[in-house]
Parts: sequence; C-alpha cells; structure tokens
Amino acid sequence: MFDIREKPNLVESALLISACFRREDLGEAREMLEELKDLVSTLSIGIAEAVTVHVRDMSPRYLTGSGKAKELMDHAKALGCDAIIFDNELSPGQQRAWEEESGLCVIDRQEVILDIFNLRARTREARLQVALARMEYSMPRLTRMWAHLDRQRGAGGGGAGGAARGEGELQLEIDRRLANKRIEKLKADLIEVRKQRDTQRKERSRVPVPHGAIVGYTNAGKSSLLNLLTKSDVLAENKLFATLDTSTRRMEMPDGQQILLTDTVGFVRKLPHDLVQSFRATLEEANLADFLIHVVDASHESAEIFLQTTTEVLKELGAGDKKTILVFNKIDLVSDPARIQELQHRHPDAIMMSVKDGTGLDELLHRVHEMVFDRVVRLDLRLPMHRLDLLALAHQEGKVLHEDYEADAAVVQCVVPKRLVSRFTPFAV
Ligand SMILES: Nc1nc2c(ncn2[C@@H]2O[C@H](COP(=O)(O)OP(=O)(O)OP(=O)(O)O)[C@@H](O)[C@H]2O)c(=O)[nH]1
Ligand SMILES: [Mg+2]
Repeated sequence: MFDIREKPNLVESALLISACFRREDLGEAREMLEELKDLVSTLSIGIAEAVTVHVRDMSPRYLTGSGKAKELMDHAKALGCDAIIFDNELSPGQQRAWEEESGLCVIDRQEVILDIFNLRARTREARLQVALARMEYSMPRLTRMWAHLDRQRGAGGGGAGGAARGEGELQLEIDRRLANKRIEKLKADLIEVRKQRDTQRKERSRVPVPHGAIVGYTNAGKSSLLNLLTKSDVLAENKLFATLDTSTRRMEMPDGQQILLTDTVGFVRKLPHDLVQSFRATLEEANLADFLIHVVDASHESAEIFLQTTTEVLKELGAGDKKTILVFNKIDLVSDPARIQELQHRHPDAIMMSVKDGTGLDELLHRVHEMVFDRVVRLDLRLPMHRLDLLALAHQEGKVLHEDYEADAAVVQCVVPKRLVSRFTPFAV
C-alpha cells in the first residue's frame, strides 16, 4: 500500500551540504547552513559535518559538478554517514542520482521542514495540511522509492533484474493512482475542517472586538509574547516550529478594553511551496487581523534577514499593508548596547523588548492601545432621554468613559466603533 515517501527510520548521522554558486553568496550560504543544522537537529539526526561548497561547474544531473559530487559522496561514506542533506532544493531527478550513486539517503531542506511540520502537527487541520504537502512533495519522487524496491529484488534474484524492474513499474502506476486518490481525499477533508474554522471566524467577527495577530520568524518568541499578554500558557519552546496551530486568546487592556490575539506559525527561509499553499488557511489569520505584531529575535545575528523573510511571506499572503507594530524581542540576550542602538536607528518605530524580563511591555501595550483606538472614535454626546437606547448601544459595542444625567439628557463621553459613528453624530456636542 502506498504511503508518503519515508526516509529509512534510522537516519543517525548526516553530512550537510550547502552548494553556493557565486562567491559573494558564500556568507549567506554559511549562515543558512547554520540554520539547517538547527532544523536537522530538531529531527534528532546527528550531524557528522557541515560543508559549504562553492560550485563553479554546475551539472544538471547533480547540481554540483560531477567530480565534486563523487568527492562528497566518498566523504560522506568515509565519515560513516547514512544520509546527505542539502540546503539547496534538489529536483526529484537530482535526488535520485545522488541516492543511486551514493547508496545513501539524500534529502533537501524542503523535506527536512516537511518532516518537522509532520512531527509537530497536532490539530486535525494542521495534520491534514502537512499530509497534503508531503503527498505533493512525494508524488514526483515515487519512482525513486520503487527504484529501491527493484534494486533490492534485483540483487536478491541474481539475473532476474529485468522481471523485478517490471514489477516496480507496475507498482509505480498503481501508486500514482492511489496517491492521487489520497490527495483528493485530503483536499476534501480540509475543505470540511475549514468550513468549521470559518464558522468560528464569523462568530468572532460578529463581536466587534479588535483582533491582532502575532507574526514572525520561527523561534522569535511569538507564543511567549502571547502568553505574557493574555496570561495564558500556549506551548513556547526553544524549538523550531513549536507552533503549527494558530491559537486565539482574549487579552484585556489596562483600561478594560478587550482584544483578541492570535499566535501564528513561524516563517523560515525557503519554506516549501506546497507547505505555504497548504498552510495558507492557517497563515490567513494574519490577513484577517486588524493589526499585526511582528516579533523579531534581536539577539540573532540574522535578525534583519528574518524581518525581511517574514515581510515577504506576509506580502505574498496579501497582508503586506497591514498596520504593524514591530517588536525586537530577546534584548536581554543582547550584551552590546551599540547593536540595540543600531536596530533602533534603522527601525525608529520598533519596540525593544524582552518577553522574558518584561522590558518594553508598557510601550507595547501603549502602541496596541493606539492601534485599537484607530478603529474607534471618541465622542462627547448629549442624548435626549428618549434616545437612551444609544447609551445602551455604546455600552454594548464600545466603551462608556463617563456618563452624567441632567434634567432632560444624558451627557456621555464614550468610544464607539467607527462603523456606528453615524448613529451617534446627531447628538454630538
Ligand atoms: N532570553 C529570552 N528568551 C526568550 C524571550 N522570549 C522568548 N524566549 C525563548 O525563546 C524560545 C522560543 O520562544 P517561542 O515563544 O516558542 O517562539 P515562537 O516564535 O512561538 O516559535 P515557533 O512557534 O517555533 O515559531 C523559548 O525558549 C522562549 O523561552 C526573551 O525575551 N528572552
Ligand atoms: Mg510558537
């Protein structure tokens, strides 16, 4: 029975490779390789060595030149690795070529990310989304799985290689059909689950409570911030992609106003396209929010790149112009004050914060307050007694700051949602 292409269960140790094609990109390639190390460790795979390779003569068969490919395969085997992991995206053909010739399991960053998501997905929607992304990743790679089968059988049966090969091909055809069926089924299930989510969203938008989404690169401290602001305990961990499901919590501002805050999936460079597509619905929380809180780990040397990556994904999702509060988090870990000054200089509106020790919290609350006030209007009213229904409305939909009664009218100071303003203006003073 067909299933998603699985790596051998026990990949114990891997050689990590980042191939770089231009000298000026070497720095970035090295830094991406560091991130790949974190990603791979998340899967509990040991790292024998990580190398950046400057490729001058690229061959379409291997991505690197063929001489270099051979050298790297030998090196991986000499190190006793059972896998080679590329930071670069490999085409199914390239992956197959490397596997066939090295006899090792060969995967790329995309597959690593898919595996992590698979490990982390908890809710039904997240599980379905990951399963769909993995199926779509596996489809063009089906041949490779059965090539393994053919080789095993072929080797066992001596000269019967030809017959075994036919068996693999037949199996491949059956699998393609099964895989397509499963993809259809997953899509249908997702539509069902999303219907429920939409109903919940509608419920939420009926209540005129402002809604913010916390976005940012993975491990920036989004869940920790949500916990701090809403006094809840969403899972926050020093792990990449600790959060795969969005969770929404109610937050109370110091003045008693209610706000909804949603925690979202973190972003990472080179997120697999299938994954972005399948997680689109989850990521869309950001799109539906009234404003965003964009969290960046200030203690990471690549903070600026993280900021950029997230901004780009947000644009892709259509949430590029949303009003945003930029938060540089983890400044407790930044020992060099010049670094903080530099960030502040480049992003004058950003808040320097530490969720851990509470630095910057007051400023953030102040800014959230400003954001939220933008959606409401402050009014001074004089309501005749026969229109006290408007006072009730102000209580219900907005916030009454002050009310006083005179002989023939109520004098009211309140904030109300913009959409309701026209009903109050006849009585404004
Ligand atoms: N030192 C320090 N650590 C922090 C701070 N904020 C968060 N952390 C730590 O950073 C790690 C990641 O925090 P999370 O809140 O899980 O990050 P996230 O952005 O939700 O991560 P993903 O869900 O994986 O995308 C955790 O170990 C937190 O304890 C901070 O201000 N200072
Ligand atoms: Mg999180």
